[in-house]
Amino acid sequence: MDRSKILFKLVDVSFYYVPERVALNSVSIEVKEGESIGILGPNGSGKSTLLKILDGLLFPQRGKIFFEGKELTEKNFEDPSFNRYFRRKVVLLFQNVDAMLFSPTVRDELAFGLFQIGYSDSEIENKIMECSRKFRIEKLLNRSPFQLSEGEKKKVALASLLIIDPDVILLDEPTNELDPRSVRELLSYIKELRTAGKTIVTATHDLQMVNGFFDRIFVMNEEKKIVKVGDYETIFSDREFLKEVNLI
Ligand SMILES: Nc1ncnc2c1ncn2[C@@H]1O[C@H](COP(=O)(O)OP(=O)(O)OP(=O)(O)O)[C@@H](O)[C@H]1O
Repeated sequence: MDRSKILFKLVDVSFYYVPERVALNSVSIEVKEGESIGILGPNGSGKSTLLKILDGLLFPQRGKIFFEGKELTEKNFEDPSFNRYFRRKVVLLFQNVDAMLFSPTVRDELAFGLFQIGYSDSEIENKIMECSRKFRIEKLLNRSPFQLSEGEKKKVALASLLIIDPDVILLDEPTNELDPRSVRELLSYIKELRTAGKTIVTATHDLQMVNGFFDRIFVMNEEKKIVKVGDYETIFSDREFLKEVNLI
């Protein structure tokens, strides 16, 4: 891992789902390899939109986004080798995990990414066993993902992303829907990923997550802008600012 390497660079990025109504407003940021970034902001401030842009699912109408120096455009994703490279490296846990689950069983859901990479059947089985133990979803393997509780779905979705061992993990409200023990386990797992040098970008409202989890925090406001970037102490020492941006 090279902590000085810039992974993502956004230059004056704006995004509109509908004309005239900005959803992400002139965002210029960099994310370095191995960083853990928190995105905080009130409802509708553009956090999910920013994550989808980082994941190459939405493309800005204004400004540019680069990943390892290559611009993320629809055209560049048409190149199968770049597409494969990027999708192997960068994953996004959606806020609404229903959008991510599509296989008949949890086992198939976990196998899908490994199968695409080209692992053998026995390697796939071993990885499924290891991963399902880690996420305590062994008992769900033969169930349909659609018949699970919201928290179970979230664990399955996260496990199916992490099983391919990506380098960059984008998380949209990862602790929502989880019970207290699952939250503790998830947070300790995210810490492990961080220690292992993964780059992690997390949008969250969960103030439990905020202290000690992030190298830097990006604060967004109702104008869909990033209005402050800093470490936990810098951001949370300014109570007036936190009230102003509707975070407390
Ligand atoms: N599919 C869509 N079509 C039109 N507008 C959208 C769509 N998705 C989001 N928006 C709008 O874009 C803006 C940013 O939304 P986004 O979901 O990125 O915010 P967020 O900070 O993730 O919110 P939350 O904390 O509620 O999840 C909001 O004004 C929202 O209404």
